[in-house]
Amino acid sequence: MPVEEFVAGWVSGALGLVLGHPFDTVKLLGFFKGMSFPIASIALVNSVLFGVYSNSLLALTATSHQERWAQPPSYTHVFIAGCTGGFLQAYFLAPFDLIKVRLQNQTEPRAQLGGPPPRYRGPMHCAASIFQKEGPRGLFQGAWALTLRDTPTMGIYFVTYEVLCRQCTPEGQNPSSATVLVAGGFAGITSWVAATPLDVIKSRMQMDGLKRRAYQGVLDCMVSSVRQEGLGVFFRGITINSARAFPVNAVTFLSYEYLLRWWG
Ligand SMILES: C[N+](C)(C)CCCC[C@H](N)C(=O)O
Repeated sequence: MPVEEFVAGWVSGALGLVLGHPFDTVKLLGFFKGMSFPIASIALVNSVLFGVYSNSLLALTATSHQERWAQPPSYTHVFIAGCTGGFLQAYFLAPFDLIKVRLQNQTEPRAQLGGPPPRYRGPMHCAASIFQKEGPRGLFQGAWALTLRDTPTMGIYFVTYEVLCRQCTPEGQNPSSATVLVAGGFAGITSWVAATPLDVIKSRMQMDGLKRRAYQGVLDCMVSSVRQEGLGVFFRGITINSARAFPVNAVTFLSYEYLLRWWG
């Protein structure tokens, strides 16, 4: 199994993430909180995404990444491979994303002298206390909503990238850096716009039981959120998600493509 894709995904994901983190946190007030942890985790998660995506395409079309611009795979194959990558990475992402959301939502001012200590002192403490209270399953709270969010939208992500690259590149040639940046940026925006409704639900499931009442499941969370806040609830954070998505995914795809070209 070719491994370059895993390594390229690893590095490119980390680079994209550093750029996007302030955007990611601004919607929750607490700027650089929890930065070191996602950098380490994105490496793993992005390598699973790109590695599985590329190896699924290899299985479906029998073309390796070196041959892919000369013999482009069909969009159906790109979509299926993207969904497969999205589905599998969701399980790696779930515990890390849970911890990120829990820490970012911890916006109470730092414990003052004599005041109560914060619930979580950092990512490791957060992971350990969830594990102690609820066991390993606790670390996967919200994982189902995350899987529903990422499986189709990662298909959309790679299809958008491919469509835009092919549109701007003469047949059989490698896309230029500018094309990769723009196509990667728009792939990020399109998939985040599609993912935002389930992103809202996913975060609520991850915070469930901590601040508010327990939901029965994903559907119950959707229905009661809409009842209480109207349909607009599904578009919460869509602007900040899109603003973040462009630079993050432009850099992710550019570094991914360059690393792969560099390795031949
Ligand atoms: C599928 N979904 C839209 C959720 C994410 C697509 C882009 C993933 C990228 N690592 C980022 O953080 O932007």
